[in-house]
Amino acid sequence: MWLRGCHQMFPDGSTTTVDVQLIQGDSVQLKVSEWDDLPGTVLAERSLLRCCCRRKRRPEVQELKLADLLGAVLDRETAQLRFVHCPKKRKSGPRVREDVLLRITGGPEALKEVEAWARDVSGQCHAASPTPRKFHVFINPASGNGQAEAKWQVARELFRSLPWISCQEVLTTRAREARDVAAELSCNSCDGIVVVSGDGMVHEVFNGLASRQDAHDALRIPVGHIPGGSGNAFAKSILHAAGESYGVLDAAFLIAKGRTQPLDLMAVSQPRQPPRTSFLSLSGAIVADIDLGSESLRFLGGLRFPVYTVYCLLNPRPLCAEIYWPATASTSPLDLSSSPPALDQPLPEGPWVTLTDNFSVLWAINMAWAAYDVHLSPGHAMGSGTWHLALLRNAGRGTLTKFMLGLETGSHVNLDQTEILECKAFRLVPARSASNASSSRERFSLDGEEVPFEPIQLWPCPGGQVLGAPSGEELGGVMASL
Ligand SMILES: Nc1ncnc2c1ncn2[C@@H]1O[C@H](COP(=O)(O)OP(=O)(O)OP(=O)(O)O)[C@@H](O)[C@H]1O
Repeated sequence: MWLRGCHQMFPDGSTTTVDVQLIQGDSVQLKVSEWDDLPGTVLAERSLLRCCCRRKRRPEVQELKLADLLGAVLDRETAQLRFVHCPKKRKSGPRVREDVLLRITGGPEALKEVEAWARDVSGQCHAASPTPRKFHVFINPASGNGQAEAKWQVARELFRSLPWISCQEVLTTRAREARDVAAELSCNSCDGIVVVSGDGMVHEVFNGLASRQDAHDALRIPVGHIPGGSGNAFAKSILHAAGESYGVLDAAFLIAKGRTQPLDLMAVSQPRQPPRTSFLSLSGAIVADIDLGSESLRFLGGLRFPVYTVYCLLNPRPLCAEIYWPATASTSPLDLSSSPPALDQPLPEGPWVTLTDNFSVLWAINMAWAAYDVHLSPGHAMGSGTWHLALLRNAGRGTLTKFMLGLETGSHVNLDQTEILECKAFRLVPARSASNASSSRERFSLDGEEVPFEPIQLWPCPGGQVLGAPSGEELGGVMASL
């Protein structure tokens, strides 16, 4: 179907008259009207929208791929049709907002025709026609270097252009507020939760959902992350797996695309502590030291980590501990879907693998990135059913330094001393050091939050959902590259 009477509007105020055509299931074409000598437009196979402009200074063919479009939205009052368009300028570069605006002439009949056409295009930008989606958004003004509100404006502007998305915003005023709200949310009135903060608030949201009587249903609400904190491992892991850059618009774009993926969660037990849920990581030794000890340098933003890392490398304190995890023998009678065993009880019948040693690094992780610049477990997909244990035992300062320096690129996995083990559950029993001097640095960091330096057990529990996922095609690419 051709749409006639469309005028493409440019930022300088000029317009070009174009005809627009949706070629079903494949592409949309914008063609300059009265272009008599055009011998027919040849569309590349993956081209979804082509725009041919007569003006020399405009590109003659402009291609808007479906993968870069979030929809075509008609404003009946102004008779404007907006293509919400966020292309990448370079293949692996960040997305930029470059909407294409058409002014439609003609009466109500023409607008009706355009509206149906736009709905068709929007449907093709997503897996199915977009249905109304209500997001609950938590913005933490105290996270990272205090820029979360400004970052949210970028995402909000994008979501506002898509009439099927509505947002209820909560600017948090205290710690644990997101947890408390998530524990009370009506599951029926919320299609997704968006966190504009760091991983600490994502942890709070999953804990709020998991604490409910109807946790099984509540955890079906997908959770998305716009990086507003300092570490932002969750956002980075989602974006990297989807082939997106690490950025605010990129994260908002992926959320608006509306795809979801499963996430493994762990029930966490410790003596005399209320149950918790972990979505990201557990660390001890130098890593917990850096994560928690660097809190006092929060005013440095992301820089607090490298600065404190240097201090910890000069004064390393290994963790002496025992770790138990189920062997992957297929004959194992162990049923991990049953409730976790009490910590003061022996482990259920195994077989279990046991490791006792001095760990210079002990880091359990549920996804590929442990922070936006820490590629701890390259290729580790969310929802794979396993956590990875990254270990470095009895390492000298040299090896430890190489390990820490390799984390950004993931090259630490190439060190002979690095061990990356897969496990579906584990119990960790730390030994306290006799010296008082080290006790202040005997810490565990669970999803970036301090928990007592006591035995701790992580056991699979009903999983969560992530708002934002690779498209089927990109998922295939990721799987192929593993
Ligand atoms: N208005 C507020 N004032 C003070 N603290 C808040 C407020 N709102 C939320 N918080 C708390 O701020 C803490 C830090 O947030 P969060 O962990 O998300 O950011 P971050 O520490 O900067 O990032 P990351 O965890 O990725 O390093 C959370 O524990 C949260 O409960």
